[in-house]
Amino acid sequence: MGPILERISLPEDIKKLKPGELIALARELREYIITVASQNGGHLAPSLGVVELTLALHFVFEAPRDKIIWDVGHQAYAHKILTGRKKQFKTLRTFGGLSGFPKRDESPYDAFGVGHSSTSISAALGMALARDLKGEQFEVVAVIGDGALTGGMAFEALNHAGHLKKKLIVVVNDNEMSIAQNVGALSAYLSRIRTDPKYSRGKDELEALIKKIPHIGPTMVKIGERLKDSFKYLLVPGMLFEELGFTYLGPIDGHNIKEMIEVFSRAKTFTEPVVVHVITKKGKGYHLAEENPDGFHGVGKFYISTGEPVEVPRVSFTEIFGKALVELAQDRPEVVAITAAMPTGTGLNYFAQKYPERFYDVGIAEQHAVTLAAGMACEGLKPVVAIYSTFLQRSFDQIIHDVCLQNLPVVFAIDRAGIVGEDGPTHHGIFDLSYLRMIPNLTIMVPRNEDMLRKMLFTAINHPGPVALRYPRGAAVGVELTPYEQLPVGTAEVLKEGSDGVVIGVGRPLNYALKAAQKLENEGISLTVIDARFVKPLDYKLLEEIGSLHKPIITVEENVVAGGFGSAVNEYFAFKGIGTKVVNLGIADEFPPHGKVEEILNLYGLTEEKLYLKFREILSKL
Ligand SMILES: Cc1ncc(C[n+]2csc(CCOP(=O)(O)OP(=O)(O)O)c2C)c(N)n1
Ligand SMILES: CC(=O)[C@@H](O)[C@H](O)COP(=O)(O)O
Ligand SMILES: [Mg+2]
Repeated sequence: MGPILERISLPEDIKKLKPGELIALARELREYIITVASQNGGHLAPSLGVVELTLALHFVFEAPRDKIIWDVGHQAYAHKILTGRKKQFKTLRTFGGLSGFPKRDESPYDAFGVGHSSTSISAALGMALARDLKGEQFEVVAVIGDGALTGGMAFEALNHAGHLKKKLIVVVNDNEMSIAQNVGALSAYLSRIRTDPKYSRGKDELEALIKKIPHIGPTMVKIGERLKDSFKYLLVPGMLFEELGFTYLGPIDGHNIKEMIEVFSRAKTFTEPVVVHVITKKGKGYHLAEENPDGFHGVGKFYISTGEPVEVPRVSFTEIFGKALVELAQDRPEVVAITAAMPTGTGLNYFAQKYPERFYDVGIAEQHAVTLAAGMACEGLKPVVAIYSTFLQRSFDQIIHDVCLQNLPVVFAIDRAGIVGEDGPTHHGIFDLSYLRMIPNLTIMVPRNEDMLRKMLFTAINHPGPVALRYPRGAAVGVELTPYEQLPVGTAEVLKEGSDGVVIGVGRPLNYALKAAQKLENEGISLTVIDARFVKPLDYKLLEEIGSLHKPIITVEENVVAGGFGSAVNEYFAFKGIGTKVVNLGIADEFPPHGKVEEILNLYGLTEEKLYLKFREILSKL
């Protein structure tokens, strides 16, 4: 840790530093962030890009009295280090250690818990309204990236804030990147402001230029006014924000601490909403990340000298999905693919490469993605919407109202379903079986391995109505891939026969359950193990068969028990008056912490060892 950083614990410590020391501190912060991220993994490029911005914010504002809300919050590593967590930062994203995102219960300096994009301006406006209602005095600053600004919620908040004219500062961190290259008209607008030399002049100079436009007589004055406005619109940067009721300051260099301190100090003097447009470089200060900000957006452990991962990643469910979709779309021109700003994360990068004209990246706009798909399906296309389970929560109503109510043939490819690991409670995909199962017309499949994933994708693409398949983050199981196959909807598969009880489940934990059952077989306890494969519709015939055995039935899933697969089984038995004993195993009614996937699965009894002990306990009680 560098000599200046050694002396720093809290924001007040940086307020005493001279400009040169601040620049040196930025360098030391980068070294520390790179070191820890190389050992723990994390969001390296986003955090490297805002080191100077963070220093300027904490130099000018008085956190925690002033509220700084980080949008997504993946870029808040310097913020955490400078707000009393310098030593703890080494525990970043480890079980029991610091979260990778700001969390209210982790620090008073974390004004708002984040992880999902585009929430910062709404939360900031809420805090500003509370402040004014209570007659208190403090600044509220939302720091939102150009990617997060493509999220509709951000515009809902800008619209409201600009109307209310409350004192509020929105810092737009513009680095031209979402995870991948940023997309959309707004991104193009910001880059015009960023790159066009005429915008480098001060607004007053531009105003003077506009005022020089000669008046051309009273009847033409109106046109002159409109001409002036359109020139102003054209020439003055940030007019979009000014039209929304914000004063626009910028664009300014997001790596120039001195300039940002001046502009933030000026922004503090405004009594109405202000946007400060800051230009940064994602990955700044680590050349491999600067050259490849997408690749270094989120990293596992890596070698600093080469940027190479320490653990070579095995084939993932995502990769299997992405490559299968390319194969299946070969002879199906109606198949199109949609991502909400996560082409690589969802594996749609393969599809985008092969069929660019049938690939759509809508920005961080999951609601729009789903209803866009609905519109496409109305016109005979077969849209595959690939969205992480946790982010699909954003489009719950669109799934119900725009897709399933109209029974439209949309395929939901739900990645990161189940425990995701180090991203923690904001990112675990543990609710989708519950929030989807209640929706009429929707078919839900859960593959236990990558071979079944391919068969389910094939089945989904040929399915006449709305259909979802959900699969976990990370390495696939490692089974052989066999030919595509149309699965009869609502049919389960018996993996192992036994006479003492039945384990029936879905997804990744079934692999551990099968191994646990095989271990118990050697101890004289013989369990049937069934892969339900479908959460909706269930294999009702098979359920009635196992229900009539009057043997213990254990359900297993990587979803909250509440409303999940096990609940569906319970409901069916209750509906049919089958009184057999059912034990539901899954995620308890809580938000699982961050940590390694195995650590969290172990916490909820979903590892092979824990399932073995649980099965033995249940069977021995009989
Ligand atoms: C609702 C939602 N969708 C998707 C994501 C995944 N995600 C995390 S960061 C990010 C890109 C953010 O871009 P930007 O706001 O510009 O921040 P930068 O990484 O460039 O600093 C995305 C899409 C998310 N966190 N939340
Ligand atoms: C911050 C954010 O929401 C994304 O970067 C997310 O962390 C990506 O998750 P994966 O690493 O599973 O793609
Ligand atoms: Mg960005």
